Amino acid sequence: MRILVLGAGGIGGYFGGRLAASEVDVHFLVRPPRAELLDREGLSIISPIGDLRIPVRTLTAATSPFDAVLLACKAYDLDAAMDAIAPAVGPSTLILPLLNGIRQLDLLDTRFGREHVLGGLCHIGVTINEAGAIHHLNKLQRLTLGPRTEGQVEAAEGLHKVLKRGGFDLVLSGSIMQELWEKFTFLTTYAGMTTLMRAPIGAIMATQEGEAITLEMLEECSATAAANGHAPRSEALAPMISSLTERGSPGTASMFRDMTRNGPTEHEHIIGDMFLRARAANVAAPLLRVSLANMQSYTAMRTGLASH
Ligand SMILES: NC(=O)C1=CN([C@@H]2O[C@H](COP(=O)(O)OP(=O)(O)OC[C@H]3O[C@@H](n4cnc5c(N)ncnc54)[C@H](OP(=O)(O)O)[C@@H]3O)[C@@H](O)[C@H]2O)C=CC1
Ligand SMILES: CC(C)(CO)C(=O)C(=O)O
Repeated sequence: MRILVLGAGGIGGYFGGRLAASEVDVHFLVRPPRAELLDREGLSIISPIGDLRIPVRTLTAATSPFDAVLLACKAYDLDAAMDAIAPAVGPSTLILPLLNGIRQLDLLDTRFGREHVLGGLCHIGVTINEAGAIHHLNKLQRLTLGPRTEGQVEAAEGLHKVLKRGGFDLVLSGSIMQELWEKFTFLTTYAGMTTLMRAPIGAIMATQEGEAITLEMLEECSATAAANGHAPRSEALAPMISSLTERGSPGTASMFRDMTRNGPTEHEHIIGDMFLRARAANVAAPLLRVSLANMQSYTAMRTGLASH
């Protein structure tokens, strides 16, 4: 099976690198500066599970279909990424998006057809360092994939079999939409609160109303998920609550870290999309509304749209 990985950043670099090291037939579709670095120095992963430095095959343009495409860009790059993978998507190509959120599925379905698009998500902490190496921050390395239609079941099993060779924790889920909604619910609250308060969870919990506000935002997201047929299961909700209200926790969402670097953020794809879905379902979402305005004003300042 020939696999194309779009993006060799945190997610694409980590999972693609583990696959390449296991001799799965992987090519990385990357932009020219990243291609030059990878071609010159190989792909490096620094991980508590084991470091890796291997030569990898890169492409700066796809010219023919692959059996599967792992999509690992940030949401704000999704349009350009869809253009880039288009030549790699043939009649039987599977696309496995690994982005956070939900909206990527609608956009990919519209562009390529629902039959091509599996559901996928990752539980991992990875970042790319100054030197271009993938830094794996803890031992978690779970990738979950699953079919979204009956017709995809067999193909998803086939892809699962090949990805298994990568050696990371791989889950083939029979309820991928539920899993995606649960992560979306958690992440929206996590990102929404840490960006709004400009603080990690522990500092938010040290305030008078921090816990109550966090739980109210989680409730807005959970109610939106429920209105979309995916209320978080109790076994998923309990760990969300403990992590979002943990005393002394230094935890922040990657959106907060992107913001502190004055970088672009995925807020429209996460907070904005949750807010739109809340509105569409008539779910009251005053905290999501404020949180979205917070991120939009940050963006206006950073891109020079705000008048000073
Ligand atoms: N990092 C993490 O721990 C986790 C991330 N996620 C989610 O996974 C997704 C990816 O995040 P992450 O890997 O951290 O992001 P990164 O920014 O580390 O990597 C994204 C990569 O995509 C590349 N890219 C973007 N557009 C294109 C294009 N048109 N052609 C080729 N390459 C392209 C970028 O390349 P270039 O270098 O050229 O800019 C970049 O290296 C996000 O939705 C994120 O929320 C989910 C769970 C955990
Ligand atoms: C939920 C979490 C922390 C998992 O890595 C994440 O995806 C993010 O912060 O963007």
